[in-house]
Amino acid sequence: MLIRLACAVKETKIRTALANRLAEQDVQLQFFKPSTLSWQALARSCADVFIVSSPAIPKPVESSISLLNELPEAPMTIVLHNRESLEEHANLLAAGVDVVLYSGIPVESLLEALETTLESRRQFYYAERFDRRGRFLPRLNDFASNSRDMQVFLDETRQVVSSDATILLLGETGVGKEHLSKAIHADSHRSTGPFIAINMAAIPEQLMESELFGHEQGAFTGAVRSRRGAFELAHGGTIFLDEIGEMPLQMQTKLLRVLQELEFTPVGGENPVWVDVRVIAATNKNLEEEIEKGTFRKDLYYRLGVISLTLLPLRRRKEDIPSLTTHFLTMNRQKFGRNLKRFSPPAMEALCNYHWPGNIRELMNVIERAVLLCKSDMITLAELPSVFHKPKAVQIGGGGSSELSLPREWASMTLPQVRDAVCDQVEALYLTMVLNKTRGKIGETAKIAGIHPRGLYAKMKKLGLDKAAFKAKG
Ligand SMILES: Nc1ncnc2c1ncn2[C@@H]1O[C@H](COP(=O)(O)OP(=O)(O)OP(=O)(O)O)[C@@H](O)[C@H]1O
Repeated sequence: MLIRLACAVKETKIRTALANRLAEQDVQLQFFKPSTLSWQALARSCADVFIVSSPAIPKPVESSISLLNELPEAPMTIVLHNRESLEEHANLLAAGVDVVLYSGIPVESLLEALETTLESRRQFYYAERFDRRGRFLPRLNDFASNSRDMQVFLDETRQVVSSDATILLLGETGVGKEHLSKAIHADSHRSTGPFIAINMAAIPEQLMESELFGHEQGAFTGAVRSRRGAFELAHGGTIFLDEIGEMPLQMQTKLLRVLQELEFTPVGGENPVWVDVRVIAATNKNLEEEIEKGTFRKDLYYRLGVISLTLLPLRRRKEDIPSLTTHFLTMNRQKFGRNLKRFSPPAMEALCNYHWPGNIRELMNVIERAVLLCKSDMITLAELPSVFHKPKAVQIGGGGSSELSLPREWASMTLPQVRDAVCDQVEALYLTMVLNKTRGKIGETAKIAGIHPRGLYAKMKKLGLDKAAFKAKG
């Protein structure tokens, strides 16, 4: 992440020395005029470190300093005072200032003190990242696979991890594109830097530029504070641009420029900001088709796809279903404190034979649901959604065209249970058909089905249908 330094110091000599020293560093410097300083404007600049001359601090000093100390960035404050007074020094420290310096000391000593503060700020961000996320990032070795195709894919991925080249990750919804991009980051030389994920489909078009590149205070109505964008936050690390196919054309043009120059100007800002970021973009859309339709820029496609990797859908790596299933069982066992040990053979067989339109995400949800429903130490077919209840059929009748195939399990079920199971299966088949047609649009599907959208949601939940899986097929 770039460190923001806000400076309201009156001595020109000090300002020039700061600008020269910091030009080559991961620090963004913003100057404020001490003579006309608005303390509120200074506080809203989103800085990590403030350096101010003591006469510029409005009285009472304690409340002005505590305003800065209570900011969400938990900034550090350096105050330069122009009298060598021990009492003033002590008062400023008592007011909550982190470092107090006499402005008459040699500029070099002042810069050294500032360097120490900046370094402790870098450590602060590093520690924060490590505790909150670093330990939980997946690694490429966690992807070990029994599928030959997947092994080839992982070998290809390993070869590109250490380069800084932009990567385009392709694949259906839920195959693990974001999961893989975290592993690429964690295995790369950027692993001590931040991993910032941003989903293009989740951001309204008018806010996208600000989300990506940040804004200065006053840039638009409601921009009362400056705000860092995702590229600035990702400095020194990796930015993951999810659902890049949803990015509006106008933003694609801006992104292309940033990818070429690694430099951008925040909304309402004047000075360009340079960042050192690796970009990984992902989509489940066919971008070549989008280019044909005129909704995706060809030059951006080539720029993003310097390395293009396509993750296999789960149905094409069925060998991995048992190990993934066990992995999610262990995860949920710990999460819910359940003593579940295994799956019954028919349950595992059903999981392996299913076509998994929602891929690993759907598998994860199915296992979580089963763990919650299971009352013994073994998950059986009964805890899986009804789409899995298609066990081997028995033939009834004497052969020929009148033969009827029925699930073997029915022999030990009551009539109401069979009726429910059949209803569920028919409903699942019907809803799958309509959801495919509407590409997962709930309102439209509910209208065709003649039921309330809330009722449709409840049914989809019960039947294990995920609307995202239908969106991907479009
Ligand atoms: N190999 C894996 N091992 C364990 N969990 C995984 C694996 N791959 C994916 N997951 C989990 O599956 C879920 C879906 O993965 P992810 O979000 O990475 O998919 P995606 O391809 O980016 O989906 P979308 O295109 O919908 O954004 C996540 O919760 C992720 O942690």
